[in-house]
Amino acid sequence: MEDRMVTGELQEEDATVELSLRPTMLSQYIGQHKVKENLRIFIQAAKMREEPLDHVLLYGPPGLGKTTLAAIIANEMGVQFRSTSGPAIERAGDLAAILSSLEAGDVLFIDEIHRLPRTVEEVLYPAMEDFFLDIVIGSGPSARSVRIDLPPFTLVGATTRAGLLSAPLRDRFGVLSRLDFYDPKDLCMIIERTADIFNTSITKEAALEVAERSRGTPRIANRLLKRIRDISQVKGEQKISLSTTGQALEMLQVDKHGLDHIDHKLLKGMMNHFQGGPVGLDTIAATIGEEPQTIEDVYEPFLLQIGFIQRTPRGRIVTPVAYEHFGWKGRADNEPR
Ligand SMILES: Nc1ncnc2c1ncn2[C@@H]1O[C@H](COP(=O)(O)OP(=O)(O)OP(=O)(O)O)[C@@H](O)[C@H]1O
Ligand SMILES: [Mg+2]
Repeated sequence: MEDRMVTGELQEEDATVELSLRPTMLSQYIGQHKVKENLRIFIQAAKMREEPLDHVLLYGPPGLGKTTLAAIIANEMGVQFRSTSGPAIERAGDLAAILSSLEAGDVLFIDEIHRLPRTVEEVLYPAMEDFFLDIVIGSGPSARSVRIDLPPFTLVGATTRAGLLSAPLRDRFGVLSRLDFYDPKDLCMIIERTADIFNTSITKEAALEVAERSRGTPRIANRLLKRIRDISQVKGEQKISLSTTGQALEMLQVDKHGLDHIDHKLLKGMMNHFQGGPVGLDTIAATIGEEPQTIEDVYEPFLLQIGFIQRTPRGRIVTPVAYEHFGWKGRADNEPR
């Protein structure tokens, strides 16, 4: 898959900047008001009882702040933050090693928790529920099971695919928090905060322009801002202006809705070859030369979210708003205006 300016997924260029951009306390975490409000209460209650926080599952599309929030939970609880990921834990023993090294109250963060191997997952159940491990040592007739007690801890799991989580695992989380796409107002605040950390400033109108093209995703907003700042700096601007922002976004080929050439290829493929559908996923994939899975997981969610594509029992269709966006009259005559 090629690099995209507008993917919510972590790209190589994001990794270094993101560390400096991560808010560390709940009060600095912008947006997601419901999630924050709930967590604030649960955290306060757990602290009053001097107990670890209930296990928390954070789910939602990439780049919305799950990892950031997990670290904030540990900070707010005043405990250590230990971080790993589903695919990194290959065997039950790996998990046992991590769990038995925890201190009372610690937060263990498991990213991409839907990718935990099933055998590992089963070890996690009693650990989450009653803070012990059941480990089988040896094999054959000499095999025996050993019980190891664990310090009480908080598991924070993150996933972009909550639907892939098994029911027994999901049921063991006391707090389920879904992160949603950010509205432009919240994204504006994130952009202004990031500009501040970059030691620069941006006009209100320019920040709003970036916000509207960031697909509701802080990671994309920050990535776009970084590029725009470079161009603004070269031009010798004191403050990032709306006109520079517009030019930069044009250069980066990010349109008014935050769509790029890949989105255009997908939508126009459906409009040109299938009168806007309904058309099946596999057929679309073959037409534009992409994997069906990639279309479904990466390209399509945002287009569904903004209502440019709809799923029907007979396949995907391109909606009138999308036709409007491209300045086409509509599906009927299928002609550019
Ligand atoms: N609420 C927020 N306020 C301020 N900045 C945020 C917020 N949420 C996310 N960010 C910024 O967006 C970046 C991406 O967030 P984060 O890495 O937490 O996303 P994620 O949901 O874990 O993504 P992934 O699914 O790829 O793991 C962070 O570096 C942070 O700077
Ligand atoms: Mg993450």
